[in-house]
Amino acid sequence: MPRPQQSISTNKFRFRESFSSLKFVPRFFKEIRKVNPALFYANIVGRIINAVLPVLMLWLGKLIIDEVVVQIAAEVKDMDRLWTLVAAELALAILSDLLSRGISLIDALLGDQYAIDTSVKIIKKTSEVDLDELEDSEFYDKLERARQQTTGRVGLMSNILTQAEDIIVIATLLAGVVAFEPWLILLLIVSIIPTMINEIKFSGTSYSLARSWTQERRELDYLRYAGASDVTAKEVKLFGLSDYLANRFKGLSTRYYAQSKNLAKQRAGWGAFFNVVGTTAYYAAYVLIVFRTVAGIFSLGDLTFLAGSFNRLRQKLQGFFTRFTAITESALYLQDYFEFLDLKYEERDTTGVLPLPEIIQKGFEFRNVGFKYPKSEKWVVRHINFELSAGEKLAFVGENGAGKTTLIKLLLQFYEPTEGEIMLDEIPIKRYDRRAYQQYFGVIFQDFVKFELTLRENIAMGEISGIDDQQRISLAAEKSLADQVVHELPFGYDQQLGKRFKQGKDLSGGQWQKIAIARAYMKNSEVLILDEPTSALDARAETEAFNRFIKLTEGKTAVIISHRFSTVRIADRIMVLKDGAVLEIGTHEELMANGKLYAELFNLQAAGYK
Ligand SMILES: Nc1ncnc2c1ncn2[C@@H]1O[C@H](COP(=O)(O)OP(=O)(O)OP(=O)(O)O)[C@@H](O)[C@H]1O
Repeated sequence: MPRPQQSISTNKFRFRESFSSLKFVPRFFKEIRKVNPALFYANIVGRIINAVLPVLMLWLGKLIIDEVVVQIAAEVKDMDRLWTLVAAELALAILSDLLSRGISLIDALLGDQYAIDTSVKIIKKTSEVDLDELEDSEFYDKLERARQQTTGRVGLMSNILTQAEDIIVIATLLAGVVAFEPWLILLLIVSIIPTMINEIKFSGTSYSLARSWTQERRELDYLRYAGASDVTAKEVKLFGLSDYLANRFKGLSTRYYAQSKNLAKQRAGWGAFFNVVGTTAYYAAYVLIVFRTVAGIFSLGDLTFLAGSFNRLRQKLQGFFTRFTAITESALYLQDYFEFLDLKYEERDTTGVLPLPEIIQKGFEFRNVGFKYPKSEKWVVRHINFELSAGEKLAFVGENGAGKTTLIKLLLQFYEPTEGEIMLDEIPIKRYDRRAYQQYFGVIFQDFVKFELTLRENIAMGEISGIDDQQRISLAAEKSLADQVVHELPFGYDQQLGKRFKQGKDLSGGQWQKIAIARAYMKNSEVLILDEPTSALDARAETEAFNRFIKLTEGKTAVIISHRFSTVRIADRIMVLKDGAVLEIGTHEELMANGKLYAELFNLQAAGYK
């Protein structure tokens, strides 16, 4: 489906905006310094020393040539001074080389450490974000922009430091040139203005193009993943989707390519033109120096010093402006990164926050709860009234999309009800500290995560502080029947799971589920919620898992969502949802006697098993 495209010009970031992004640079450097102060200061000192070397070397070059001219004319040659000068220049050349390499090394090390630091910060920030934000595509765009430039930020650091270094180089070279021939400065300005104009003209354009394509680039990443990943491979092959996905990828990326090609062409074209102007100005300066040398105003050494300095200056200034654009563009990404870190989420009013009851006395109650997902007008559930008493096992049943998982998300305070109230022991749940409240629950979602880590880690994820407590992990595995899986694996609990890594072993759907259930047992929580936890288990394993579950959670409150009525009937009560409303609620016997949807579906499934 074609979608409206933002053109570069409609979303153009002007020079001023690029410039203002530099306000994040001090914070950026503060962060880098914090990562490794020793390397940071070593880098700066190295660069300062390196910055004064070019002018010293050019000056030595001038002295050498002047000395050569003197020695050519002298009848008795005294080469001592000449050799000393040559040795000094050699020493400086070696020092410069060593310093440059040392600085590159430090840049790389510091950059790597900073990249680690930023990735950790992004992971932590993401964990602070509420679920409704995580399910929002705008948030993903911000996350994407913050994440994508990790390596770019490393380049930015060395670019800014090189820029500072070059300012010193330029200042020292300028001082040298001015001392000899102030007119050269005028020519220098003429030679450099074109580059400046060119850079200002294109400043921010690459960034604005990339920014306006954030969504599409996310789509490209997704298509690349869908077309070439072990997870999708079976269906892609079987349904012959590879060409379709490849073409969709190609179509989208070709449009991006076309826009960035235009930009690159314009940039290159103007760049070439302005460069010719600059080179001509340089040769004008050269002619001036040659004239003055022939007229005897400058020595031969002066000629080489001035021509060399002028050329260096031009190169450095050109580099300065080009790098300036690169810096402002990368700084725009920096802005994205810091804006992401500074994202503020609606802090809840914590005044009057109540301590959680250690033991649930009465239980939970949904009072006329209704809910619409953010940015949606549709009531997903409405007029929901029911109680989940302490120690009760309540099952939710209902057709796909009836709202079962949504009720769980509301109970867990991932979202707030749009209307109505959920109570715990007669007090609205939002009056408790949300993070502490959520710790009450052990939940296994329908789409639980298959962490491609070791089996031990997969279980311990339920209560990560217990990762070294083998007894606790084994017990959880035993309760969930995951111990059977452990025994089949060559490395037992240390088995790497998933296919992504070396010696990793993928498991069957049911085996993964047993491990996920162990995760719920790992946490000794007050309330257990299993959202279709046994759909991939075979019939025997399912019955066993459920019977165990009921026994092991005796006295605990639990919610079970399942489409299998043979297991649902074990629950104390069953709540049937239809189109976001409670259709009926009661024990298996009561609902069977009711003769409504539950009885109908139960009989339907029972007939299927006959
Ligand atoms: N994040 C979301 N944003 C918007 N709508 C959503 C979101 N999640 C679910 N929905 C919608 O809410 C409705 C109820 O979904 P829910 O997942 O609660 O159903 P369910 O009863 O658990 O279904 P199933 O048995 O298929 O798991 C569906 O119509 C679904 O499209």
